[in-house]
Amino acid sequence: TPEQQDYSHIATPDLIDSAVALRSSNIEQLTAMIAELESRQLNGAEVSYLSYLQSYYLTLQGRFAEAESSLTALADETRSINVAVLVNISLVNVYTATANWSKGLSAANKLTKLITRLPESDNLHHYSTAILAQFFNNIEQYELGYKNAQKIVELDLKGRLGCAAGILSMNAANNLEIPLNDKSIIDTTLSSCSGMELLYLPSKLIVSERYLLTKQPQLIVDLLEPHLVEFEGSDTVLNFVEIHYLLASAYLQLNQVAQAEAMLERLTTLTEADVNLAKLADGYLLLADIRQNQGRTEQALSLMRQHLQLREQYLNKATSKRLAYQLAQQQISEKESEIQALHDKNELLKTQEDLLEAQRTNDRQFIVALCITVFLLGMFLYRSRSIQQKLKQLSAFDGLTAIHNRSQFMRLAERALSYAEDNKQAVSLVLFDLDQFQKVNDTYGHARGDWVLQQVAKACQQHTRRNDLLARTGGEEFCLLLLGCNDKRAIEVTEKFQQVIHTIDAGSPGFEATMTASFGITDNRLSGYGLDRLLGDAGAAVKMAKANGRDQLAVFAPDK
Ligand SMILES: Nc1nc2c(ncn2[C@@H]2O[C@H](COP(=O)(O)OP(=O)(O)OP(=O)(O)O)[C@@H](O)[C@H]2O)c(=O)[nH]1
Repeated sequence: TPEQQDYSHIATPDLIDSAVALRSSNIEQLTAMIAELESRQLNGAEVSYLSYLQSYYLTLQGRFAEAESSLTALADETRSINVAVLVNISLVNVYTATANWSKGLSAANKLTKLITRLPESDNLHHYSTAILAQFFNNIEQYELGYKNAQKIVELDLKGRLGCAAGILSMNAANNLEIPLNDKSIIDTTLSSCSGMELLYLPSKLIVSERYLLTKQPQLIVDLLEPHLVEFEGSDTVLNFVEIHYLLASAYLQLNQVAQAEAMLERLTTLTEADVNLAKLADGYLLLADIRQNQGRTEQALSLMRQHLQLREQYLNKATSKRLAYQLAQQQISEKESEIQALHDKNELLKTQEDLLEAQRTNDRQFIVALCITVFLLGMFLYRSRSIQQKLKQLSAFDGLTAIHNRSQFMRLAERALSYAEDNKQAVSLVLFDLDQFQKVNDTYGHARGDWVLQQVAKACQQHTRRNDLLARTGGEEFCLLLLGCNDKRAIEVTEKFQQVIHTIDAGSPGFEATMTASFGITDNRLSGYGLDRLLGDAGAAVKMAKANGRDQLAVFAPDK
């Protein structure tokens, strides 16, 4: 008894493995193992396995509603892929047992997805595939049944799975009337199923169906007749419909009507069937046909009526399966179109994102371009301003001496004179011209002449004030406008100029050539505030100084 079995020495993982392995074959041991596991301290994954075994146990007891709720809860919470697969296998079986096809399909779909996460070589992977093949065959979706079954057939497995693969594949192929390499697949299936207590007869039944399809009735009789004895006096209905229907059909093909009649009479003791309702209905039809031929019309009619009833039952069941399948397909295709819609939306979002990104890149590029433009513009403005300043400087200053040139002097002097006139300020103007300058050029060269001009400007500038305006107004002619000064200071400054010019030696080393200049002076009292007049009068005074022997100053004398 289970109570006497002692599992206390077995490690929990091993105990779980054994329980899972024997779950369908030994219910007493399973009960004891579950009891042992319930008494132990388990980790998260082990708790998952125990819940699965408890749920499985409920299915064995036919407590499908309880099993379903604990299995669905476990499906949601387990983190073990193996437990999730086992749970969905059980759910597929629970929904098959309760003919809940749409839920069965959704569990089958989950299982299909889950097994892709199992290694291809995993036994659980193969077992799940067989469960799927069986489920799809069961709901008469034989293409899917065949596809799944073929996956395991191709693995060429030995044992239970190899046998199951052959049965499932041939079952689907028979219903699809797919041509098979009959000899090879029949031999393989029969040999892999021989010795399998529960599967040997089903394998023979499925092979017999193949023989019926290929019209080889004697082979059916040879294969199945020895098994008839198992059904004598037995109340089991498992395989009962199939064996009697197949033998009856074979006998009819062999023209052995009496044997066929015997088979069909036994078959029609059944008025319902869980699995093979279609074959049971067809059995009634075959017998009705025989009775009709025997002239037992009333019996034939009654059998026909029963046939139609069973046929209707079968069609109802088949229709509910087909409807469930269509519904599930529709839900899948809805989900797929939802996924497609999401995908499309994603693409759209991605495109928008790309556009935005492009926009952002453009913006960034634009900003960079703008920055560069601003920078270049700044550079340009800065440069052009400095060029302008340089140009202005060029136009304002004498290139050789770096003091104001004539045009700048005229502009500034006009403004200053007008200011002075307005404010009744005194102004004086000194014009001076270097003496015998041509001789410097001629004797010491033009470059020496330039140097002399630069020295004169430099020396004179050192003796001017901030408000004085010194300029080179001609080749060797300079001009000084003194603001707020009377002629007394003008004479003082002129004498200072005379002195510093004397210190400039135009000659080359060893040849002394002291520079001199002739100065003409005037002021606002003599010449007014008009620039032209001031310049003219000062010029006249210069001429006077030159005429008087040079190297001297002359104050403008209006009378002369
Ligand atoms: N080296 C040099 N010579 C210049 C420059 N501008 C004018 N001259 C020269 O200055 C000389 C002026 O000569 P003139 O007008 O005859 O006068 P001067 O020789 O000074 O004689 P007086 O004025 O009568 O004393 C000319 O030979 C011009 O070539 C200049 O920028 N550099």
